[in-house]
Amino acid sequence: MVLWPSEPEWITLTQGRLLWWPDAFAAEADAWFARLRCEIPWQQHRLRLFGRELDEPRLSCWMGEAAYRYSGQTRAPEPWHPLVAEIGRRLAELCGQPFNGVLLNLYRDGRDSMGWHADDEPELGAEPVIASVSLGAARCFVLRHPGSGERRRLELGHGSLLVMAGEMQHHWQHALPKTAGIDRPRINLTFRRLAVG
Ligand SMILES: O=C(O)CCC(=O)C(=O)O
Ligand SMILES: [Fe+2]
Repeated sequence: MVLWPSEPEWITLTQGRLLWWPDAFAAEADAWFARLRCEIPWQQHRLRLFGRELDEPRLSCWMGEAAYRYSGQTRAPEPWHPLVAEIGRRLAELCGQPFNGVLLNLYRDGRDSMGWHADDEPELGAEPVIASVSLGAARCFVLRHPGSGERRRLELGHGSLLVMAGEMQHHWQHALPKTAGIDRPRINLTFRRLAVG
C-alpha cells in the first residue's frame, strides 16, 4: 500500500525540463493496462537499418487526428480509442495544453526496446510538450545530453507520468534499453501535439 503518494516534481536539466510523477495514475493503472492490452490494434512496423529491413523491437499504434511522419515514414492515425482519448484529456488539463496524437508502444518483454532518438520532428514545434504514461512492467528510461555528456536514468513504473518539456528534444536524446530478466509486458503512451495543415 502506498501511504504517501508521491507529488509531481519538476526536474530542471541543462536545456530542458521534466515533470516526474511516479504515482500519477496508480489508482487507474491496472484497469487501463488490461483494456489497452486487448483493445488497441497493435501493429508490427518495420525499420530500415543500414539498408536492411527489420521488425521494430516492439508493437505500436499511432492514434489521433494527424498523420505522423518520422524516420522517413508516414503513418495514418487510428481513430481515438475512448479510453486513450480520456487519458489525453486528463493530461491536457495537467499540462495546460491539448494533445492531438499519441504513439502507443507495447514492449512485449525485456527484449523489446526503443533506441536513442529525440522527438524533434518539425511538426512538434520548438518546445514540444510530450506526456508519457507507463503501464505494466517497470522499465528503465535513459536520457543523454550529447553537448555536455550529462545522463539521467528514471525507472518508469506502472501508472507513472513523465512529461518532457522546454527545448529538450533539440538537445537531449532518450531511449528504452533492452533489459534482461523482464518477462512481463509494458505499455507506454506518449501524447504529442502536432501542427496540422
Ligand atoms: O517507452 C518509452 O518510455 C519511450 C517511448 C518514446 O520515447 C517514444 O514513443 O517516442
Ligand atoms: Fe521518444
